[in-house]
Amino acid sequence: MSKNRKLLMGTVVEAANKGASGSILQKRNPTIVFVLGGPGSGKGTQCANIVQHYGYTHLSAGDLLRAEIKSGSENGTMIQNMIKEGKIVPSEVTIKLLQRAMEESGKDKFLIDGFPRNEENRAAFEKVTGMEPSFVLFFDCPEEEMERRLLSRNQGREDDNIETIRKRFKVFLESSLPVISYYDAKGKVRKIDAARSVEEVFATVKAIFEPKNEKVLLLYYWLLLRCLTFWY
Ligand SMILES: Nc1ncnc2c1ncn2[C@@H]1O[C@H](COP(=O)(O)OP(=O)(O)O)[C@@H](O)[C@H]1O
Ligand SMILES: Nc1ccn([C@@H]2O[C@H](COP(=O)(O)OP(=O)(O)O)[C@@H](O)[C@H]2O)c(=O)n1
Ligand SMILES: [Mg+2]
Repeated sequence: MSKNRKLLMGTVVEAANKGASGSILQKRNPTIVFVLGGPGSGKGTQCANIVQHYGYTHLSAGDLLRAEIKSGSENGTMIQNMIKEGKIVPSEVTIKLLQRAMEESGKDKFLIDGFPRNEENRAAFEKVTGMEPSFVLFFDCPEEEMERRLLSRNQGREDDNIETIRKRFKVFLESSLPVISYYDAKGKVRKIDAARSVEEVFATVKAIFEPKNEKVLLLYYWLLLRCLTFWY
């Protein structure tokens, strides 16, 4: 058994022994939306818009990992090296950060951005927390466009250089796309053409978050029609 696998199993057993460390969260029965897409597809940008309009709490796995490096944690160097290489950090590290952030927020509607990035992330999250996403937003964008955006992101990120970007694209194709296919087979993926302006992309996102409004409007018209046919 690999070291990562052992760590992961340890977390699962630990969680089960404690009666699942995610139990406080489970009691709150939170709504979870996974936000996926290649590097530079616009996940963070659109999450910020969703937070403003729909009151979700945004948790970016990448931001949590970068904060962990800055905090001087014992895992800091390992995380920094993985990010520089565009590799995916072992699930137990990322899941602990996500769980802690969800619990500390006291909120119950989460956008989980950049997670799960591989099958290990996905399976471990479901096992450890016992939670599944309501749906998955998938920002679909061609590599050339994502590359352009990443090279002009200017956030001083160590992984926004052409060498690491190429590695991240490979990891996305080989490890992250299968996760999207997994949720697609369950009918949970909402695929969005992300190669348009921020405003155009958000218009599509809005339609996904507001389908109830359309249903209410249809019900309203139906009731109006019934009243009219009754009166005349
Ligand atoms: N629809 C868009 N069109 C052009 N640039 C965008 C668009 N969405 C995001 N960007 C820019 O591209 C870069 C990457 O966006 P970001 O939201 O950080 O993507 P991700 O979180 O998927 O890596 C940022 O500089 C952002 O301002
Ligand atoms: N679930 C995750 C998310 C990010 N990461 C690491 O963090 C890096 C940056 O992730 P990010 O989500 O901030 O990157 P973007 O897709 O937003 O550009 C990834 O390339 C991985 O090295 C990870 O290991 N596991
Ligand atoms: Mg991001």
